[in-house]
Order: sequence, then C-alpha cells, then structure tokens
Amino acid sequence: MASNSLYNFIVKEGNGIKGLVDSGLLEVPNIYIQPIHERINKKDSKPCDMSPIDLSKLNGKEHDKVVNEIVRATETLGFFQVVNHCVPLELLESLKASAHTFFNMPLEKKVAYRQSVKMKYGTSFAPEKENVLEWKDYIIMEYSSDEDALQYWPNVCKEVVLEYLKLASKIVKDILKILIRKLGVELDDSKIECLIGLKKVNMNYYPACPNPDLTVGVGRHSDTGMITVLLQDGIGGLYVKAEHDNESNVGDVGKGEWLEIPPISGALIINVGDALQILSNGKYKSSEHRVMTTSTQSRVSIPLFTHPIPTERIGPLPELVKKDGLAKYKEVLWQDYINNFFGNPHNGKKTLDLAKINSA
Ligand SMILES: O=C(O)CCC(=O)C(=O)O
Ligand SMILES: [Fe+2]
Repeated sequence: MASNSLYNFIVKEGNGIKGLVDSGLLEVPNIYIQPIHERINKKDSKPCDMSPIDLSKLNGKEHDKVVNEIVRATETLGFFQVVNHCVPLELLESLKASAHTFFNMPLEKKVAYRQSVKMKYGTSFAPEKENVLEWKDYIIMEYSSDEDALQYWPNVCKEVVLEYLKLASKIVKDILKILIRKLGVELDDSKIECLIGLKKVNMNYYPACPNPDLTVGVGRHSDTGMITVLLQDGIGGLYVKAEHDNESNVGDVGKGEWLEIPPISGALIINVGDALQILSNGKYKSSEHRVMTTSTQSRVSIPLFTHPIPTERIGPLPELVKKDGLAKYKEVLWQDYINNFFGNPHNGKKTLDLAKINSA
C-alpha cells in the first residue's frame, strides 16, 4: 500500500493498527518506523526492582511505614505498584478480557464509536500531527454519571469498567489524601473532588509487531492529571525514566535511566501526573514513560486517569510556595493544559513548559 492509502486505511477508515496487522503484515511500514533516538533499546534499561506496596497495611500497625513508602516512591520515581488493594482480582481479569473482546469486534462496530458521546475509539495518539504513528489502538471512556456510562460506553465492557472506575477512584482518593497531608496542607473533601473530578478509563491495545525494535506503542510522555491507576497484563513493555535531580535533563531522551515496570500479577501501577507535580511545587514527580511493543502477543493496558475539572486553575499550593520561598510553576487553567497536550504529538515532558514560570 502507498503511504497515503495506508494512512487512510488505518486512521480514516478506522481499521487501526490492529486492522493492518490482521491483514497479514510481515514487516513494519515506514509510517511506524521511529527515528533511532526514539527507539527503545532493552539493553539500555533495567527492571525497576521496587517492591510493591501492600495497601491493606494502611489499616494496621504498619500504617506509618506504608505512608512513608508511598511518599518516598512519589517523590522519587513517581511510579509504584500496589497489591492487596480494594479491586478484586477477578474484576482485573474481566477487564483485560473485555478489552480483547472490544478490539476483536468487527470494524463496523468499532468505528461507530469514533465520534460518539463520552466514548472515543481511535489509533495512535495524534495521527494528524505525527510524523510517525504509535503502534496502538485505544478507547477512552469519559465518566459523567452512571446513567451516561451505561448508555454510551460499549456493552462488552461498560459494567466492569464502571466498577473498576469506582474502586480505583477510591485508591486515588486515599493516596491523594496521604500525599496532601504529608505536604502539611489541609484540603477539604470538595476541593479534593474538584482535583480528581474528571475521570477517564482508557483501554489500550498493542497488537503483536513484526519488529518491536523499530516502533513504540506509546511515545515519551507524562500523564497530565493528578494520579493514574494502571492495570497492565503479563506481557510487559512499560518503561519509566528515572531522572537525576537536574532540571536540565527534562525533555532530553538521552539523559536519565529507563526502568521497566515489571508485570506483577494482581498488582496495579500508581503514577503521578503533571497536575500533582505542579500542585506540590515539584515535590511529587510526574515521570516520563513510554511503551515498547512485543512480537509475540497483543498487549492490553487499562489506565484510570484522574484530572482536575477543566475550569479549575492549577498552580503550586500557596502554603508550599511560602515554605519553599518560590513558586516553580505558574497557575494554568486546566482546560488549556489538556488542550495543549491532546493537540500535539507526544513529546516527553514538554507539556509542562506551559506551566513553567519563565516560559512565554
Ligand atoms: O500501556 C501502558 O503500560 C501505559 C500506557 C500509558 O502510558 C498511557 O495510556 O498514558
Ligand atoms: Fe501514560
């Protein structure tokens, strides 16, 4: 296929990368070949050896120790895994299975969700703007009410996704309260609700790739919101950049060290987004991450993103600015921040420039 008709087949007609792979693809087409500096070399990274945090211990005599583990992980890598959380393991299995069911549906059924209410099916990240496409199809389910969710989300997954959204939101709230308290700041419940009031569950589908070394599943980015809860399956491929504490490294793919977050059966990954980094005046880290594809099996991942509501203005908490003696970021209208992120291809931590004090 010529590259124009290839693009039309994948993006405009909605076949996605799954449709292309299913058509019997033997090699990676040019529009998926990443420049060398964006390719993920497994040899240049190592597994993250951080033990998962046992959330059930928050209710026992080890409460303070677990709080410290959470705070420490959030201040350093900005990613950690949790076990013994409140989401039943059978629900996690059903979620992954329903993601496969959705993406295995016939084209007509999937494309019906391309421009639908509270639900979007698509491929790559910003295909109209990208020079190279990401090897991923996805759906985004936005939450507004239970009624809307049950009306607009796909039948094959709506019930399990809604249940996951509720339970995972509780994890987000508990962790956020711990983190805010550790900053020495008091926020009432209604403020916390506004900070995580926009909730979306995505299902990411990465079909097997003939040559994973040339492609990326998701390019370098940090999540924009407050806290993400991520379910990955057993295949692996999520890499996080451990920054050395040096602002000049930010945005440069060559610096820092890439750690793979290993799949742990039954665990959920928790990570910090830009809004929480800004709010905490840089204390909590929203780390850059990316996803490698695999040649053997298709992979799914299911994040819950929690965001401030779009009308919220997000800046460093005043108590921290006072304590730190300076604000590292300026206040931004959350809608502007989100529009900027979704309007551009993934580009590492560049999104955060919008909130940098010295940027125009
Ligand atoms: O698939 C993954 O493991 C991570 C996906 C991701 O980073 C995202 O959807 O923001
Ligand atoms: Fe992400």
